[in-house]
Amino acid sequence: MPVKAVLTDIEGTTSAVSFVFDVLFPYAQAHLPAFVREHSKEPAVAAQLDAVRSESGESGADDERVIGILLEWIKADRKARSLKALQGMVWAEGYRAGQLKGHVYPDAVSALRRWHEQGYGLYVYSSGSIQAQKLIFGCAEAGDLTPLFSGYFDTGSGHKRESESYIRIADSIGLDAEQILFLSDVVEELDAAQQAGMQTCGLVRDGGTLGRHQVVQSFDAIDPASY
Ligand SMILES: CSCCC(=O)C(=O)COP(=O)(O)O
Ligand SMILES: [Mg+2]
Repeated sequence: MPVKAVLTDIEGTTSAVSFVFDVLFPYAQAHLPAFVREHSKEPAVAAQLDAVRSESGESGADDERVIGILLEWIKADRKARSLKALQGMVWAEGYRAGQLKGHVYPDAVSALRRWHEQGYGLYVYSSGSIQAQKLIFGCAEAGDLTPLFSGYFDTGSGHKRESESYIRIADSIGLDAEQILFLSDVVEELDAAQQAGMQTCGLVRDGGTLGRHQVVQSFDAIDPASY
């Protein structure tokens, strides 16, 4: 069955790891404490703070302790859904203020535009919250890329290293897994997607290999029609 859709990771795939680690995470580290203090009573924020209390096992933690836990989690690159939701809210303020611009590699921008024109469905799967995904593509250096995408998936669909997540995503897209090409820079994610039946292509921007998956250094070398 031919490929009809492309599902892509963000960090290390469409976008530089350094943008996430050197720009987004430090921004969250700097602005999250004030954001929590200012908005902790708002239901959407309060729900995430409670989720942090529950996930950390510190049910009695006051807001200042929750801030401390969140800062530790940012340093450890913990993929907790509550942290990712709060980071998305903090980054939204940075994008709105023009302090952040989403990095998307030029070759990824061109390929996504070309594939969209060719009729492929384009989807994102990232540990970053769906809000954060829409921001990185919506406020990209190359302009608003969100019209190219038909859907976004975060860890609400399951962890990226578990094959069940990819089965759920294929169901939600409405295609057989084998009709979907998954792009990532992480071998465990490619393994999980392949186990679910998806086609895979690994991005190795600096060269190298990713297990036994086909790898490319740039989106220029990917042709979904060749799968
Ligand atoms: C959606 S941009 C923020 C990136 C982020 O928070 C993250 O955890 C990246 O995870 P990915 O699954 O895209 O490697
Ligand atoms: Mg990645």
